[in-house]
Amino acid sequence: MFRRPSITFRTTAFVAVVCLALVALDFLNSWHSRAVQLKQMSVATSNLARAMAQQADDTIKQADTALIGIVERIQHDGTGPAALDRLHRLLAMRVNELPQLDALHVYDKDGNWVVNSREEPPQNLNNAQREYFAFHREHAERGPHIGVPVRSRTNGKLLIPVSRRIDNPDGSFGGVALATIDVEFFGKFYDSLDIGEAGAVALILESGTMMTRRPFSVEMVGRNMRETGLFRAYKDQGPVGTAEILSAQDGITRLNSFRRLANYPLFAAAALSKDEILAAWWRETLWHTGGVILLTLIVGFVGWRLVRQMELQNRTEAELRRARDALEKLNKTLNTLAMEDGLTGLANRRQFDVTLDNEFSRAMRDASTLALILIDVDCFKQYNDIYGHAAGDECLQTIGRTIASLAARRPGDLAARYGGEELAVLLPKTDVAAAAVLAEKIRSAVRDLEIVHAGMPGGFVTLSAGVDAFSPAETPSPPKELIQSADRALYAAKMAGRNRVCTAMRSTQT
Ligand SMILES: Nc1nc2c(ncn2[C@@H]2O[C@H](COP(=O)(O)OP(=O)(O)OP(=O)(O)O)[C@@H](O)[C@H]2O)c(=O)[nH]1
Repeated sequence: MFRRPSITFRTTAFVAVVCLALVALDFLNSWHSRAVQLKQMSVATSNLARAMAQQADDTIKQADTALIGIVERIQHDGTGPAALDRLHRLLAMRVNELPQLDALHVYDKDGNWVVNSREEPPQNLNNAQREYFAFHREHAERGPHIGVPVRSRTNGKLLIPVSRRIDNPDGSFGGVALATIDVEFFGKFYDSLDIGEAGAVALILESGTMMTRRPFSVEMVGRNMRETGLFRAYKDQGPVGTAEILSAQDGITRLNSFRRLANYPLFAAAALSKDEILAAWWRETLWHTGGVILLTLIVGFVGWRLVRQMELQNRTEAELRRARDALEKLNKTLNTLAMEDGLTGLANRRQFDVTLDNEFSRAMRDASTLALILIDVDCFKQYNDIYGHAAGDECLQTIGRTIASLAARRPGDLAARYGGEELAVLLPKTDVAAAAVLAEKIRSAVRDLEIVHAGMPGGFVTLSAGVDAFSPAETPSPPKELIQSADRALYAAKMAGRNRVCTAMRSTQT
């Protein structure tokens, strides 16, 4: 059967549930904030990558547009001295207009300088060995080519070459038009981006060559990135994507976003350090987790005190209950003691008096008869004298038990020790004749016990009894009248020779 758990158990469980709920809610809340923070940063890196891709696309597009004009002009005007002079001025003008450009160059089919944007070009310069030159010589496509970064032999700068092929009128290879973009131009833009202390950005050729990056390092420019997690993520996810990557170089985990340039085979990548992204979240989490732990401790402590208080109260209540039960028991005993005769176990005089009054009133109300038998042990003084007081007590106890077994059969009957060796039986709704019959039964039963009494003529203990009964409704008189008349009858029995029952009006002798 299901037993309802105790209040202390339920309170403890409630406090534990509240504490757990507090911690769980805080954990869920923190986890959610962390996810939101990472999502926001993912959007931020994605926007950075978009801005970088746009900037790189625009930068290269402007250089490429200049190249288209140069190629068109050479193919139209040729490379005569006058045409080259005009072209030189145009190149210088373009370089002035476009801050990303280091220079514009034109090379013939053998890689020799034809014209460039500089005022005083270096003589006998041949670029036939450069990667971009070899590319155009071997590929007939007329589109732009973004080459691997090179170091300028003129000014030592790191440059990104953007080039286009120049065709002869017959379609054969006629040379290369080249625009060189200063790597530093990208560096300035990248330095303006807010990527934290451990953030990183990079511009990478789709073939895997690093063009430039922040933090800048000369060794990294031109490096093959094909084996890096970033490049693999780009290859897996396509032109736009996001990936969390642990850097093999510095051991920092970064949230990377990458995006391909709209018009050229490069992609821009922006990355923020995960630790930096989550630094603010950690601070906030530590604060409110500390607060929640403190709150949980307070709730737990208050709950613990409450449970202890309840246990204490329960214990006190149990003790009080025990004390009350003991008191009630004691009270009952005292009541019994107060109403019972200690020697015979019959009702004592007090109870007899109270019962007599009650039964008297009842008999008056019911118009019924109330009978009384007064009993006295014959020559009891002598008995004591002969056998001692203790034997006298024992004799009284035996007589008491005998009377109790014969009288007090009906609920209203009461056998009592009236005083000394005198006993009484109160019998409601009983007339004198019935009472006399019972008295006689008692007398004869005691006689039949054959308690030896050397002082008696018969040799045994005997009783004398006086009986009377009357109806208070018919004969208005106080209860003591009944006692007195029964006593008179008892006296008559004694006078008549003892060991007999007398009624108030007449006496019977056995
Ligand atoms: N052992 C004992 N004796 C008691 C007790 N109460 C009364 N008695 C004795 O009972 C005796 C009563 O004696 P009496 O009143 O002279 O009457 P009796 O000797 O019985 O003579 P009759 O009544 O005339 O037959 C006294 O000696 C009391 O001491 C009791 O509780 N125990």
